[in-house]
Amino acid sequence: MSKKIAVTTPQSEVSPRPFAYRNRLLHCDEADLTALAAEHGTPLYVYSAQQISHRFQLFEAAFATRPHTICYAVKANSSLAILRLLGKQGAGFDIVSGGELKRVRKAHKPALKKVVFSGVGKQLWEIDAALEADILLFNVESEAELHLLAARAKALGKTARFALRVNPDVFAETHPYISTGLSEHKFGIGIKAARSIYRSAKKSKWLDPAGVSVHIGSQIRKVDPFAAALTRVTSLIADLRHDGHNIRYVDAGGGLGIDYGATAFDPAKQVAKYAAAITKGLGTEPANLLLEPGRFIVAQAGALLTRILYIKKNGTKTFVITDAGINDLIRPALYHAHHEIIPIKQPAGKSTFTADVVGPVCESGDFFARDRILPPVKPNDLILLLDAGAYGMSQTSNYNSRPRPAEVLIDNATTRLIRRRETMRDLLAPELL
Ligand SMILES: Cc1ncc(COP(=O)(O)O)c(C=O)c1O
Ligand SMILES: N[C@@H](CCCC[NH3+])C(=O)O
Repeated sequence: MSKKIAVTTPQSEVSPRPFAYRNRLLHCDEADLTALAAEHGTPLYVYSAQQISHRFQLFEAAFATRPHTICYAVKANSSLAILRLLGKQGAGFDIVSGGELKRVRKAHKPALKKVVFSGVGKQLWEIDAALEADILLFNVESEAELHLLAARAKALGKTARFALRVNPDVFAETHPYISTGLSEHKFGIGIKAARSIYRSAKKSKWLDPAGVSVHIGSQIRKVDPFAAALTRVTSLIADLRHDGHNIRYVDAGGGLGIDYGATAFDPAKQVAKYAAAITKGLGTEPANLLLEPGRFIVAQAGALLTRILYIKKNGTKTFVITDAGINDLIRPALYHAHHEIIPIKQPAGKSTFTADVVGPVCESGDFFARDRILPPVKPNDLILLLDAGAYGMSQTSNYNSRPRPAEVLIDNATTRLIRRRETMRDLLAPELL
């Protein structure tokens, strides 16, 4: 399906993105993207620190009236510099591995006490590391995991604060690969089974049943499913308190979606609607609220800058071949995700052509856009794939022995390389002949 692209400017009146033309050249805040490409090469991930902070502060403001901690979902973008930026503003973190715990420790150690640990397959060493770090909360996803957590807490002489991640069986309209709140999904524990598991956990002095958590999926635009899921969680919390558990935390997960299109999108209104839905779901049951947004904080603050290598025709189709590929940004291939594509030089006229924008990787699935209407572009031109700040760099790979891109963070007039481009030496280093 072809989609119109924003050929004049990606900025609407309420701009959700930090990218705009100045003197016909695309900038990220103050930084000229042509100059960045010349200095750092392409493909290059570019992020605006201001936009990331702004999104985080929108969340803070929307929940200001109740006790809460925003635990940014590290998986969305796990760059150390971005974690540090958020940590310094008071963010906690939602992690899903020992590796992500290590990143938080390195980026902003004081945030360890605001870490929640999710994931269906926590390993013994990861549980141990999190216990040693004295994280805020384990979001436990199975009875077997709870037994292991109790055993490790006992072995290390620690008390493990935990929440069961319950599966509320709520449908959230999103891509099936990123929907998690139905009983057919691997995530969480059926909400009906939860009460008896809390009861048996109470017998262990190494376990502290401190909360209940839920996460129904990602890129969810309608907020009603969040309210529905939390209503079920709130009723469980009432039951658990009745059973004598000291439940202090309710973790509402992440999942708030953004608009990947060219239309105006007001993040402040979106987060306000989301906060209203969460508040409705929580009712009058008091608890410290934990939130795990990822995409909403970083997606639109970032973009992938890439250079056109070739333009070719096969039959009736035209292909724009870029130096970025599926290994640099997998979202279009994996979820048929739409990313706006804009040229770095603002087009003078209104002429367009239709093409597939594809990468150099040896897969037919290596595409960024199909039958996209584009302004005139030619080989060696730079183009920008918008809204790539979340699940972009964090889902890269070395497929086809391609080094990962570099990343730069722009903070007003300052541009900082926050990850150098990988080299072939980096790629070959772990291999043994
Ligand atoms: C447990 C958990 N928390 C938070 C998130 C972050 O989701 P999002 O980036 O959609 O806010 C995810 C990803 O879906 C997740 O699995
Ligand atoms: N990787 C997905 C989001 C998955 C969220 C993981 N819990 C995306 O790019 O949209």
